[in-house]
Amino acid sequence: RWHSAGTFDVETKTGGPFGTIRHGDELAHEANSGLDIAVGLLEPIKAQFPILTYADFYQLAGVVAVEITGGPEIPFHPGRPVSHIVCAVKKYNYPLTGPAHLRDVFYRMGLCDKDIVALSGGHTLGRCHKERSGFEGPWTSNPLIFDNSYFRELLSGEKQGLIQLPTDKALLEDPTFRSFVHKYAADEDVFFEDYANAHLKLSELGWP
Ligand code: HEM
Repeated sequence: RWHSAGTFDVETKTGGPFGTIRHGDELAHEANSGLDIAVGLLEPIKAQFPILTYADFYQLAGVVAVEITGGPEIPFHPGRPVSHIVCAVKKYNYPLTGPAHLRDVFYRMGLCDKDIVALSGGHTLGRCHKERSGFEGPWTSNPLIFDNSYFRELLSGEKQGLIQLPTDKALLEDPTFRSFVHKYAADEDVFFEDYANAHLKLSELGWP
């Protein structure tokens, strides 16, 4: 997930993905429900690599997750400063809804329409859990494989057993967003390239 990076504010240059997720307040935020499981699973691996800071380690985990599930290679640069300031979680204003709200949140982070659609394709992995978000089910029928099936499913309409969140559907409501959805559904290489660029940007927000 992207919530720590999502605290970055392009105007004030505050926030960013600096390893703060393991702190109680941020972990306890309802938007991060369930992430305590991931933080716990990563702890013994972190212990083997004391040279890495938490800030770098969590980003590396994201890069590795995308790669081992079949997605693109994403460049990784270590050296993030670790922040102990759990700042802007409150800014999330969940749940996100239509195209305007999506732009609101992602433009604030300095990202663009292409980034919004490409990053939404991250929902090719994983699923929703009723007890965490209130939603239930995966976006695709192969939720452990990183491919462009998220976009193909989005275009083929709602299906029994698969989920589409309001923000996923919002990508079809806006003509600019929708053109990227079509492009990514038709060409996985283009999706991988744009996803890797957008993920790299997201993972280095607020880091000069
Ligand atoms: C566009 C705004 C976004 C919204 C509103 C959103 C919302 C959600 C929700 C409600 C869940 C389900 C949580 C649960 O019930 O366990 C979820 C899961 C997930 N999100 Fe997003 N998300 C957004 C963007 C992203 C981005 C940018 C990425 C990464 C590039 C991402 C990656 C994931 C992944 C991998 C999961 C699955 C987690 C699991 O399997 O436990 N999401 N998201």
